[in-house]
Amino acid sequence: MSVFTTVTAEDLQPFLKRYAIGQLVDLQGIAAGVTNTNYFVTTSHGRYVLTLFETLKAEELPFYVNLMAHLAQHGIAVASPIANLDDDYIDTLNGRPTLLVTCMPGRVIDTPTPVQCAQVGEMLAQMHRAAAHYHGRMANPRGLAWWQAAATAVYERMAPADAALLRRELAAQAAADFTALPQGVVHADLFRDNVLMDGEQVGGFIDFYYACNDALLYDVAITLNDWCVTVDGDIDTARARALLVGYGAVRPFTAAEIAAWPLMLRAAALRFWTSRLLDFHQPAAGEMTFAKDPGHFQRVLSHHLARRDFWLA
Ligand SMILES: Nc1ncnc2c1ncn2[C@@H]1O[C@H](COP(=O)(O)OP(=O)(O)O)[C@@H](O)[C@H]1O
Ligand SMILES: N[C@@H](CCOP(=O)(O)O)C(=O)O
Repeated sequence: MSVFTTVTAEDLQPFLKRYAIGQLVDLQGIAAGVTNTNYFVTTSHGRYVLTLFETLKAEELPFYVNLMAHLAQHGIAVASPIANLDDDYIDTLNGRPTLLVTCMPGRVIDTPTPVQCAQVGEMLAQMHRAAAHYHGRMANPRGLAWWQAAATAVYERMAPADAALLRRELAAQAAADFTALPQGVVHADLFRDNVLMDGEQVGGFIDFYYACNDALLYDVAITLNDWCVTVDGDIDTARARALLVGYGAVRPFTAAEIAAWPLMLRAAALRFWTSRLLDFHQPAAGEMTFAKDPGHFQRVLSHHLARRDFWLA
């Protein structure tokens, strides 16, 4: 359940007077999601999603919110932020910073088809192109230094063989240099639960709160590691090829990216192995989420380490 801060119709009516989106018709809490409070808000003008940020502060939001506005202006399937009458996207309700966005069509899917993977790959490449001239900058908050710190916090709770694998992979990634690859703004968490699919089309990318500047190929690897792997963590070839063909048709991969691909797939798996290990062994105080299985991304990584054929383009 992701309504952490309750909002009533009485709370919302004065808030909506600061916007030009009509009268409140309906208000429904959204059960999905794990970090923020989300409501569907229906007004006489249409349907919107209201987010109350539970951890991010108002001053931390402009990079993400302006990025969403920039991408929406360029025709990317992302929710479009709605400005209030003071021309601000970020407002306040019940003690939380808020954002109102347009409601996107579609739903989260568990088992994508190759056609859907191709559409996600295509939209991801278009998003990378559209973000190329976005002026905001954000260092990756979940980069190598963070993986190393997370690993240090959990090594002693891990089985020795698993800890040894983690140490070896961190050493391999510390020796890697991805800075010469094409860089830009990446979503950095484009899992299935952060994409609404409207049939075979992308209805919308959501949850941009890990977006940052990094190698574009890192985003492709993160996306593929979730959309195109089997339950045992191996790559599903049909889905993976579809996603990569969809992406590469819009932004062809460079020779340097093709060379970096095996290590990048491992980096993307390591990112979520370490964050899930930390959530599992050291859940944050008061956190209301169920820890996701770290073992899944360990298996994804192990499959990548064992693989000999890496097809990118
Ligand atoms: N713009 C939107 N249009 C339609 N549904 C949305 C939109 N934004 C969020 N949702 C719905 O809210 C759910 C939770 O959103 P999400 O951003 O994942 O929350 P959290 O930040 O808590 O993880 C999504 O699974 C989706 O069903
Ligand atoms: N998609 C990730 C979750 C990302 O959020 P985090 O705050 O738990 O790092 C996953 O499935 O692990």
